[in-house]
Amino acid sequence: MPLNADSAHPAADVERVTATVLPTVHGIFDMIGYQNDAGTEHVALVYGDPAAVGGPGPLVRIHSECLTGDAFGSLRCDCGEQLAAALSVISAAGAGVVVYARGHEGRGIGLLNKLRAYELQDGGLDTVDANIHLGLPAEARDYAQSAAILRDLGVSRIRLLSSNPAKQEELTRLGIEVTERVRLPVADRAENARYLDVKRSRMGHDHLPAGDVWSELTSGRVPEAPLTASDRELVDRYGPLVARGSRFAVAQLGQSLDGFIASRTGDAEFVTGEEDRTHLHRLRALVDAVLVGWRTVESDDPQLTVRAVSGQNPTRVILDPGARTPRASGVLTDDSSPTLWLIDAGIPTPEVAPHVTVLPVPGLRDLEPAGLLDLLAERGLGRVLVEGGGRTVSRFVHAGAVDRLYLTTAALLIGDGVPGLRFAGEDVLADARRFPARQFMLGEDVCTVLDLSGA
Ligand SMILES: Nc1nc2c(ncn2[C@@H]2O[C@H](COP(=O)(O)OP(=O)(O)OP(=O)(O)O)[C@@H](O)[C@H]2O)c(=O)[nH]1
Ligand SMILES: [Zn+2]
Repeated sequence: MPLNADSAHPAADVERVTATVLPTVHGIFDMIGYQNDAGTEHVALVYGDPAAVGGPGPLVRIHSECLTGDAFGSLRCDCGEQLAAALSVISAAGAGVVVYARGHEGRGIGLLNKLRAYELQDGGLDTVDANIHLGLPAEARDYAQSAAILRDLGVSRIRLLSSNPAKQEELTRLGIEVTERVRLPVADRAENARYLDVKRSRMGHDHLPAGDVWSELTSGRVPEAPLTASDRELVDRYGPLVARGSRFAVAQLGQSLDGFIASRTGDAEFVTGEEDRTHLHRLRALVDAVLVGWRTVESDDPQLTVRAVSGQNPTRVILDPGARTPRASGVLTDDSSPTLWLIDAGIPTPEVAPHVTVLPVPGLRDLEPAGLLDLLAERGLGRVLVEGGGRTVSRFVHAGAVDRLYLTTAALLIGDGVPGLRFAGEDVLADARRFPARQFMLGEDVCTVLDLSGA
């Protein structure tokens, strides 16, 4: 008997035949088998209890059968990777459905016709024209049976995993409420770039990079429902910073467990590990300016650019009342990002390369951190990362001028050396300030985030 017919949405002729369990590398799914009158067999892979998911509904993928992509790992299309990604994000979300739609092979023209179409594409036609050349429609898929399967599963409001707006429209027409269409995190490859381009230019598919959470964050937006665990981690770590808008100051420091950022001789390679470096580059990519004291430039000659992740280089701000920054240092010679060199007014202005702006500031030596941040904000540098060294970071933190401190500690004891965070303390511990804190692992290191504005 047809499933769940109602007057508005006549049921497709599809019937639940069997139910079992399918353990997969992505998790354990219930696997439910359906059949239509013509004998087409479909399956639904169900994770958790999707019918119980409220709000915008569970994640659902209607996956069109693609033998070449799904079974053989073909790179001519992105089906196999999308299928794997869908199963993985659904199990990570705790509930959802993949309907594996048989009869959709080759966008509904069948396997061998798809291979014929491939042959024509080998000769230069694109995926749309190849179908047409064969006398077949470019798109011949019918979603009625998929919609009926969803209704059978008690799922009528969904977040659809797809980059195809036509799929969303069809499902909507068939009575499934699509609250959101979520693009799967699958990257283009050289082998399928042309196919994906044609899907976008001729078949209305969305443009990639799809759901790139990091580029959303660097564009100042906080994605609402990140799909993968790593995307969720990014939003969790950096979302609160981005949400602060155009004016904030953060500080970061990587130090040994006993509080040093370098050995007695100044050797700082490396206190914290690779993942802390990536994290530091992410912070740089999220601010307008990265501020360091001149001593850090003298001892480490840092580039202060964004290299470990994608993103724009911030302006490098050197705090240097006495204009003592070595003239051969990277910040003064390498023009990959602008440098703002703050020196005390009244000392002679040094000659500089075109990417460097010298800004003489009256009384710079005694200027409070808050005043310095105002001065930067006036120049369009409202989001500031105070990056080093220990003295500069300590001064900004102690003055209460930074909103957040990212303090990464490595399981390393240096014993004696260049101190990290140090400031005039309190006599009584009860007077020391406690701040809301969170921690996350960066490889072997622990990053503690102190919300200094939230005390
Ligand atoms: N006729 C034809 N079908 C293709 C070709 N490449 C992939 N397919 C089929 O296209 C179907 C997948 O459709 P796509 O357009 O890639 O993606 P979609 O399902 O519309 O959209 P997403 O939900 O974003 O994956 C599968 O059934 C594939 O077998 C091709 O060159 N020619
Ligand atoms: Zn495919």
